[in-house]
Amino acid sequence: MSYVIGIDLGTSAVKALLIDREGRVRGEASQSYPLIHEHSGWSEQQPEDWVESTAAALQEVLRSSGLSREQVEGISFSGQMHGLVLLDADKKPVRNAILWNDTRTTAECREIERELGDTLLGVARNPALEGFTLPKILWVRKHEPEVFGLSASFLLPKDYVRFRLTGELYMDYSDAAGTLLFDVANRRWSEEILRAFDLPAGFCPPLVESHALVGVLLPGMAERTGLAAGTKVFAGGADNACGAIGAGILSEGLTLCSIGTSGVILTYENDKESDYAGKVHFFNHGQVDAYYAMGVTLAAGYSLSWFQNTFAPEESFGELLKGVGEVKPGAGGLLFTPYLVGERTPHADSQIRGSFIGVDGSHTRDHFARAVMEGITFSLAESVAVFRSAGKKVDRVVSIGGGAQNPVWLQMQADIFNAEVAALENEQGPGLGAAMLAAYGCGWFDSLAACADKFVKRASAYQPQPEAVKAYEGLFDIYRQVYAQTRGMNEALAAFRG
Ligand SMILES: Nc1ncnc2c1ncn2[C@@H]1O[C@H](COP(=O)(O)OP(=O)(O)O)[C@@H](O)[C@H]1O
Ligand SMILES: O=C(CO)[C@@H](O)[C@H](O)COP(=O)(O)O
Repeated sequence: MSYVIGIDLGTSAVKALLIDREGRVRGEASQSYPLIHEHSGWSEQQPEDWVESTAAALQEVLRSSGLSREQVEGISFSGQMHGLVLLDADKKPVRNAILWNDTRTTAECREIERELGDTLLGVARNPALEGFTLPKILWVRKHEPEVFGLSASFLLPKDYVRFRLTGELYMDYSDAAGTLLFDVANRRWSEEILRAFDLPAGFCPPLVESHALVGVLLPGMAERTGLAAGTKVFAGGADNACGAIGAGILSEGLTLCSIGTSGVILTYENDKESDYAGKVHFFNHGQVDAYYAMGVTLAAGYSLSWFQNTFAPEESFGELLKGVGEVKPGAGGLLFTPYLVGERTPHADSQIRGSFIGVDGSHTRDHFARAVMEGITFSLAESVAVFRSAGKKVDRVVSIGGGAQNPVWLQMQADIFNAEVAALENEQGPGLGAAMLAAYGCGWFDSLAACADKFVKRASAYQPQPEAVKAYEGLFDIYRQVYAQTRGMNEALAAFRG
């Protein structure tokens, strides 16, 4: 029997998932790495940490499965999007990677808007947002000219790990779409955008499909990972594209809700001309010639992790959340906005910060925990509202990510989105999508859809409960007012941040 491994290079950890030909999980391993926040709004990681942790996770997943290295036929990747890894002429990183949740680049975003005008939405199909890659490139060029002077090319996080495993530089279309240097509809680097910012064509790596075979495991890395030299390596995709694949979002009609560090609401798009006027992201899918539109909450799971780390560091999520089901929708009049690191959809704003509103002497920690979960879900519901007002039907949602592990949260999603919400039988998030790309790349299936038929197993669904739906409709109206009413105060408070 042969196997594949999906490697999900997340923000908090890398997870390796060993899958058999039936789509059954034969092993899992996870290794975490630190985030570096040198200043408020900055977020970096060391590329070497990713490589070391990936090697350790691969060692562990293989060892714990008891399989022999030769049984692993291929591996592929899912990666946190947008992070900038600048490489010198010897392909060594010139500085730490600057991540998707780093918001230092507001000035560069305005510069991109001025320089590109309509080309931005016309070609890159997305607005200039702090998290995307091009603003980061411009920031380094402006603020660290000596470092930029050493830079010969760039990669995204999972592409760097893959490069270290194979020695080959590549990027797939789904991840290139999040750089703002990419012509999304025509699937090529945009000469026009590169020219506008005086970047040479050689700065960008060659592009491939997500299921493309891009190399084999180098002997030195085979030793470090425990896998066989020559194991096939497939390109992989952006974590949200892989999340969509792993949840079976491979045709129109299904919506994905993912609550990881960030949160996303994503819908599949056949039509490359679909136009949301930049209100949501529009990216290439990991499936050939397909697209997806997506709204993003920057601090989704991160808000709950922050709450746990700050107020219950000794407790697991299970312990922290065990009382939230006893609290009624609305958390006793306590409202939370999850703007801990700014926001993306529908308010692209790096200065806004979160609030608890309506704190009452009767509130307990369970009210606060429930309010955090509700606030995160309201923020995602704003993306659902964007899709619905553009005419998309959102009535069946597949929910993935760490947040999908809690049944109270799944019911809350059904009630707040007013849609049926299903989790997956074995919640594996984007790692399963990465493994599916390897399985398809290895030729186990004729299409990703055929692979999904076998690998993706939906669990029973949560239906919206009319009473809760009604309560949440009223609360959502109040939630939507908080952004405008706290914006000015947060701008004034920015001067006091570290
Ligand atoms: N048992 C749980 N119940 C509710 N939320 C959880 C649970 N476990 C994890 N989470 C949430 O999921 C988030 C991590 O999700 P994950 O998909 O692993 O993130 P990433 O891929 O970004 O590293 C945490 O920040 C937390 O908010
Ligand atoms: O910036 C985005 C999408 O545009 C994020 O979704 C990142 O891709 C990181 O995701 P997680 O670590 O939360 O999975």
